[in-house]
Amino acid sequence: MLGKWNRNVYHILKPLGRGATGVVYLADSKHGKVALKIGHNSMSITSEVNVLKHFGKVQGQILGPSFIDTDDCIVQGQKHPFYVMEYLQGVPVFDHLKEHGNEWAPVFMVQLLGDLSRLHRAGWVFGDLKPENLLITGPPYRVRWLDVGGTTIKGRAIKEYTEFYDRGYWGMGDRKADEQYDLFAAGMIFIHLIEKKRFEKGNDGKQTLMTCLERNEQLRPYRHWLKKMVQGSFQDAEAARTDLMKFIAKREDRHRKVDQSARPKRRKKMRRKAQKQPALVGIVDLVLVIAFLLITSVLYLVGQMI
Ligand SMILES: Nc1ncnc2c1ncn2[C@@H]1O[C@H](COP(=O)(O)OP(=O)(O)OP(=O)(O)O)[C@@H](O)[C@H]1O
Repeated sequence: MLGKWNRNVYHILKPLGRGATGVVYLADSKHGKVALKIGHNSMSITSEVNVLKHFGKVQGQILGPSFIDTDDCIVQGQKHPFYVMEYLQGVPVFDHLKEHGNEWAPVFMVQLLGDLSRLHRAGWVFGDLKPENLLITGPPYRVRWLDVGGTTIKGRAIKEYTEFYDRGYWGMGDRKADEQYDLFAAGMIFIHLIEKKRFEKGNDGKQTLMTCLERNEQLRPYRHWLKKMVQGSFQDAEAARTDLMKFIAKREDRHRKVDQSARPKRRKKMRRKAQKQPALVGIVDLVLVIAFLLITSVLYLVGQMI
């Protein structure tokens, strides 16, 4: 495939996925493997390109795939807009947790909150945050986000959302692009990662969520943090990140203490067991000796009687 204006050549290898605004392909290029999105209309492609270009400038941090090129191509006589971005080779977040365990959920959440904090400071809100838009690359494992189509300038109305992660749907706020909108979605992602399924809102969305946090044993330890996430109590993503990190550190510390206090106890117990054993052996021996003496004396008496 040849770009009409920039004359860059791309060899399409396979489709990676299909979104609302176009189809994403894996392609070979002079930059190596890239992801190439061919769109249906140039408006949406231009808007996604603008966001990607912006992401590239956010403190030089890796926020989403980096932008490479944008152009038009002619397919069967029809002009199609496309853009090229870094190919993120990774696995869906659920697959990672299935293989490596749920302990990774808070780790990825800390990473995600760091990225959100940088994005928010640059004046943007991600909007359509959901597990399908996250990919785990590595090792070293790192959460990366895809699909920047929903990214909105702060203060505007949210462009794209998915009900389960949408504050408005749960009746817990509006659809204005603010930091807490993304934090609500991040909290819901955490719940979904642990619960493993999306669930119905019921009559009272807030109550359903609170019940879920109390009921699920793996979520319960995080319930105070999660409540703050979904109720919009954190001032920003950095505050949410710091709070979660503190909680993880405390938990680790508690586990270490429990481990340490368990070890000497185990040793003491073993020692006690070791002390008990000779005594036990002694009793058994004594019983055996007495039984032996009894039997021999009975036999002796019987012998005398005969
Ligand atoms: N940079 C990339 N690297 C690797 N895979 C990608 C990349 N960008 C997109 N994909 C794959 O292509 C799929 C489609 O991506 P796209 O961003 O167009 O839409 P979506 O997130 O699926 O849907 P929608 O835009 O409708 O919300 C993704 O789910 C992902 O599997």
